[in-house]
Amino acid sequence: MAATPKYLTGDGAGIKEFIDKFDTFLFDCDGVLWNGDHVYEGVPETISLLKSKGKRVVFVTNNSTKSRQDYVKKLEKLGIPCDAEDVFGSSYSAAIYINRILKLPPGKNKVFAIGESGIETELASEGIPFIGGTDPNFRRDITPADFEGMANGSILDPEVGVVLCGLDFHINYLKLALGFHYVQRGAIFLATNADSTLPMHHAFFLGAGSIMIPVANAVGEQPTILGKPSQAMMDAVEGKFQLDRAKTCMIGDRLNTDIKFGIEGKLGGTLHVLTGVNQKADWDREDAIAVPAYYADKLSDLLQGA
Ligand SMILES: O=C(O)[C@H](O)[C@H](O)COP(=O)(O)O
Ligand SMILES: [Mg+2]
Repeated sequence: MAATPKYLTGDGAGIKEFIDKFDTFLFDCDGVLWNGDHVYEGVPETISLLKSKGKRVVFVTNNSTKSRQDYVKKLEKLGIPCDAEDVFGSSYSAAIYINRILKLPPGKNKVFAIGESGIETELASEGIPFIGGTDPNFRRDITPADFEGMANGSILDPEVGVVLCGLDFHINYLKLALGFHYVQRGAIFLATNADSTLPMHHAFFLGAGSIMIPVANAVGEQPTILGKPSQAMMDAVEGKFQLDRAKTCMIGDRLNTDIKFGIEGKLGGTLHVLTGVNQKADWDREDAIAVPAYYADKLSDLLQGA
């Protein structure tokens, strides 16, 4: 049984001790910093407090819809200045994996992407050719010619060697059918992340993990996940930021991604904030998927450690 998480809210001394324990904080974004475009109160001040104490702050998000550059713009707009170098998203993680780990053979190195512009930008940043994504040719009803062309392979691009599925706000039968046919013909099945829901507008919506299910169900296999809690992502983050894992803390709102990511990555600590997907009852149970080392009502409670 994991140790009982330490509750930080209201305990100024405990918060100061918590902050002093680490030199790097990996921040999840959705549900920790903000809900959609609504930044939680006190978050910008909390990030600047940590930076004023010489702490390194890295944003590690499973949201595949935005590139690192998109995140810099969103963070700055919400009062959290940062560089693209400080952001590590699931689309970037997938692009690194495809380009530097998979090493696809020439002629089979194209990606069929189900997702938004973030996936396209990050694949392009690693020089990976792709089709799909936000291409309007795929945002339409399937036609009889499409069925015929998939069945006989005539409309399938022979260079596609990977199907990469992320969060796609324009999902449809045509894209799912193409993903299924590419995987059936041997393409490697990858997903940016498997989050079941996306916190937005103070409610929950379908997450990337709920978009890829039709393809996974049809092909009868689960994709390799490249976002949290994947340790391929942790290894890439460690390599890029030269982390001292013992002095690194993961701060997140979702147990099966953020907290699991930190625990399996053997980080020095994990902090669960209750503003996003999971609540205390989700880890205060025998069969909890992950139990954090610390928890707080909201991120800005760390301001008590100033
Ligand atoms: O469905 C998704 O892709 C996720 O809910 C989402 O975007 C998670 O982002 P994070 O909490 O990792 O910033
Ligand atoms: Mg989150």
